[in-house]
Amino acid sequence: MAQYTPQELAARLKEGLLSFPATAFNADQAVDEDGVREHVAWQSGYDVAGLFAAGGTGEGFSLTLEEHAQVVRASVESSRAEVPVLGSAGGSTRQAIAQAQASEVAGAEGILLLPPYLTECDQQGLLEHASAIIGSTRTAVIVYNRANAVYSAETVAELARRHENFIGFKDAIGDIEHLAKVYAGNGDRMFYLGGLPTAETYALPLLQLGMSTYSSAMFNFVPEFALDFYRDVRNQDRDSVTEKLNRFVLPYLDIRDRGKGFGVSIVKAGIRAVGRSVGSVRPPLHDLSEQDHADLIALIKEAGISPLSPAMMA
Ligand SMILES: O=C([O-])C(=O)C[C@H](O)[C@@H](O)C(=O)[O-]
Repeated sequence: MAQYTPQELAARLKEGLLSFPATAFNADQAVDEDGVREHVAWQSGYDVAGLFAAGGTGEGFSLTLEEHAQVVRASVESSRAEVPVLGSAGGSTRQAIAQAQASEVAGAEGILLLPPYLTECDQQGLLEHASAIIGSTRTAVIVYNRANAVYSAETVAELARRHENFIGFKDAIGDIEHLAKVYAGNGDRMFYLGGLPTAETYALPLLQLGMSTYSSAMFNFVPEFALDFYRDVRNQDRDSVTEKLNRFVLPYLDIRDRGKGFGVSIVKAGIRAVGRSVGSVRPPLHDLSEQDHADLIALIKEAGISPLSPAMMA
């Protein structure tokens, strides 16, 4: 059962770094539940504000309904008690309701609402879709502004008026005018998080647009670096942010951009690079080439950010 009210959860999530654990798969690409538990336990040992199971980096889009519930439950059960776990919901309205409710039953503190699948939609349809899902759970819901789910400031306001458990807006579009309107129209009624691929890249400028936090995919394999980066952003320490962008984040983007979908594949490669493993990605993604992987290992070493301290590897 959820430990936080939606409002308590929002207050916690907005003031710390967030991350999306990769989902562990076996060699035959079945969900590796022990691997999921081990990875989440390790990740939640750090000072992270919340973890989102079966999200984008967690390849939620490749999981069956049963696997989704299994991953969310295993994540909830293996996270350190202080670190809340949220699930995800996506696809058709009915599928998303099933996933939201399965996440609630599994003990998740809320969900990230992923875009519906394939079709285009306008604000009227999107409002009713999101409203039905938010209304189907007592736990907190954060909408993901991405792909075919672009929520206008008015739609966000209407969802907030209808549902107390609607607490957050995550953006992966990066349209500054749109973000200014959403923030200006909704202010502190909710919190805002950055979710563009490799969110560190945009974190400092987006802070000025009301995004007090972001979801760090690289936290999966260089958690200490990701936390230091977040601290620099919140301190508005431009010099330190720029130094870290140059030392690791920007060269990392060069490797990430060598393949479509590498935003996820490179995270699993990074986890391998620091001596841990959650297996390979599932199709339609594919793993990095040997050369890409070697380049990533070299970059992590050069940047001096491998999380190798024995206490952290325990
Ligand atoms: O589920 C997702 O879309 C994400 O995992 C978002 C990523 O964490 C994104 O913010 C990133 O790559 O840093």
